[in-house]
Amino acid sequence: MLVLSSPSGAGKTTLSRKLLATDERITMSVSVTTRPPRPGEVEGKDYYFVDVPTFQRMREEGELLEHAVVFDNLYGTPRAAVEAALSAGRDVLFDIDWQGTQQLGESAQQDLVKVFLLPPSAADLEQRLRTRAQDSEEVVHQRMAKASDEISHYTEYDYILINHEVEDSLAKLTAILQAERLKRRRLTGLSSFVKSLRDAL
Ligand SMILES: Nc1nc2c(ncn2[C@@H]2O[C@H](COP(=O)(O)OP(=O)(O)O)[C@@H](O)[C@H]2O)c(=O)[nH]1
Ligand SMILES: Nc1ncnc2c1ncn2[C@@H]1O[C@H](COP(=O)(O)OP(=O)(O)O)[C@@H](O)[C@H]1O
Repeated sequence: MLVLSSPSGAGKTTLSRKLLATDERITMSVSVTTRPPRPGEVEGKDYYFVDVPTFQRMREEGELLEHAVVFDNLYGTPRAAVEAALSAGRDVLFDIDWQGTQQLGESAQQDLVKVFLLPPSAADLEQRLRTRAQDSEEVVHQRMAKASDEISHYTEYDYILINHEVEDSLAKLTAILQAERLKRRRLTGLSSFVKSLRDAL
């Protein structure tokens, strides 16, 4: 499970899309949210957009792996899709905040790789929020005001990427993923491979 968190506008969505396009072994976890869709966002691809009662029912019935309130909206990770992907041997990418990351860590610390994305500067963050041009002025203000709080959680993450150039960040994120996949404890079938290798020597 690879988690990508950042203050809003630092580039998580952009980087996630690029990683998904270049790496066949990873699946995106599509969250449910009560936030209204932005122009161009696709139901079932960017989010599952639901109303508050539906979200509450999902939470009460244990259908969410984690959930949190972010910017006054509810967000959560549907459990079934993640479990199915992991059982099929796939890696799963999460674009979730620090609250959700902490909750995933409570149940699966060993299986979690946590990456935090920082903007190069406050001015860059504000410009990115504005050039996305999908949020009202009030929403941009609200997200800038929350950015410092979000950033304060960077110490809870394994890796930090300062997102200057998207392609450079993608190369670094890919390197993190490759290295984490090569961790000895993650290599399924390794002991039998080594045994057969040694038997042949
Ligand atoms: N805990 C949690 N956070 C989520 C989930 N989905 C999205 N988020 C976070 O909610 C915040 C707001 O997301 P969004 O409204 O799409 O705006 P964005 O920050 O521009 O991507 C971001 O920090 C996301 O990482 C989720 O399922 N669980
Ligand atoms: N490395 C980057 N350099 C310049 N602009 C970027 C970079 N990464 C993302 N952006 C732009 O910044 C805006 C916010 O990016 P987005 O991926 O939506 O952020 P997040 O998902 O973290 O809120 C978008 O307009 C995106 O095109």
